[in-house]
Amino acid sequence: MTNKSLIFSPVYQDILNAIDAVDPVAYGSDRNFLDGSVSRLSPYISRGVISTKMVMERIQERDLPREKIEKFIQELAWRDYWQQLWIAHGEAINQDLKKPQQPVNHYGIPEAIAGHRTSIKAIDDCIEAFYETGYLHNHVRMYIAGISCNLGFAHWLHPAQWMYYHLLDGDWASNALSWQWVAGSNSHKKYVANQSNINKYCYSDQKGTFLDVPYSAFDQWEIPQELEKSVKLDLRSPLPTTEAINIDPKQNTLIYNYYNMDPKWHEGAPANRILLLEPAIFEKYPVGQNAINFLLSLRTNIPELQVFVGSFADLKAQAGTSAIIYKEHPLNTHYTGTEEARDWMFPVEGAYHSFFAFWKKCKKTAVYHEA
Ligand SMILES: Cc1cc2nc3c(=O)[nH]c(=O)nc-3n(C[C@H](O)[C@H](O)[C@H](O)COP(=O)(O)OP(=O)(O)OC[C@H]3O[C@@H](n4cnc5c(N)ncnc54)[C@H](O)[C@@H]3O)c2cc1C
Repeated sequence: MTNKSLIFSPVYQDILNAIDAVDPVAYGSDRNFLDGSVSRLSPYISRGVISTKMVMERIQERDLPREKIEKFIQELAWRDYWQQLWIAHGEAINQDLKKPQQPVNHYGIPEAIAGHRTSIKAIDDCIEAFYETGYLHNHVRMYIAGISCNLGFAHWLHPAQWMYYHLLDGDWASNALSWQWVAGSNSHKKYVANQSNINKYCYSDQKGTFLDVPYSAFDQWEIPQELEKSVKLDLRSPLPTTEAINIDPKQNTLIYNYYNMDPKWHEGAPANRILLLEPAIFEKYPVGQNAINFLLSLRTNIPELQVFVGSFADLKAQAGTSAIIYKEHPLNTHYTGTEEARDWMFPVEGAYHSFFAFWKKCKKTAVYHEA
């Protein structure tokens, strides 16, 4: 059931085709199953190649009944919701946001998770495939986070960093805040699933595992032997070597980065186009080789994009009198120049206390009603 041959084409037309291939109606009922109608668009959205708004509008153009596509639109809105929280809270999302996670026994990751040896076959297979594809189904992300934090009593941060490192769609807001949501530091209730739930959604039929218990067993839980060992991983970003860049001071300098690889941004305008990879950012939020390779593959859509590995200050010094333009993002707050807005699905800003409070507000906007 796992798909090790999953690959993500960097070609823009293939990405548009992938949006058109989404079945948002089937998604409403089968998305939680491992083979459900999930879109696999997240690597492109996370890297800023396409926006949630663009996906929503393209899906809406099909004139399907609004209530039948609502689930898909709502899931897209989760990403905007988490991003708004990141903007509002900044680095505070790197700590327990609403209340302390409890109990916490260690600050590593269960070795069995990282080594795909939990003894839960469906999960182990998915983690093994994940190392190759850089993609995990949402339900499996939840299972992994629940096992790590709520049954292995790991603090959420290091396992979240591990997942972010290997994901092609790493988005620190969706990642950190979803881990916190599962671990109960950003939600009312911790998320746990037992073996029969995993069997149902992953089409396995395993019995006799440490998860083969009724839900009531989770109330008085002791760490099972399989999850006892914890490791701290040395996560380092294999950044490429920097290129000697050419900047024409008479033209603007457009900054692309890990969260902005948008080929339509100022498309066709004369400009210096620089993919800025700042070691300090990647030290704080490390990503692995697959994620870097995927990022670099997306250069194919942006002609004459030059790669600069260094700090923003160093780039600015090289840019001289060229005017710098960049897109707004919580990791760009130290940039200077002209900041341009990102695309959002709805004109709803700020830190709502729950997704559903945010979503209620989105549904009241003219954008939702005109669609
Ligand atoms: C522990 C955990 C960690 C996660 N880490 C990340 C991450 O680093 N990067 C990331 O992009 N998503 C993350 N997610 C959210 C979600 O799992 C992925 O966005 C989704 O699985 C991507 O696959 P897809 O494109 O096939 O999604 P689909 O189910 O097809 O959904 C369509 C789009 O809606 C958005 N979306 C759907 N579900 C969510 C959600 N729960 N939260 C936010 N946006 C959502 C995504 O943009 C996604 O591409 C995480 C979820 C969990 C539980």
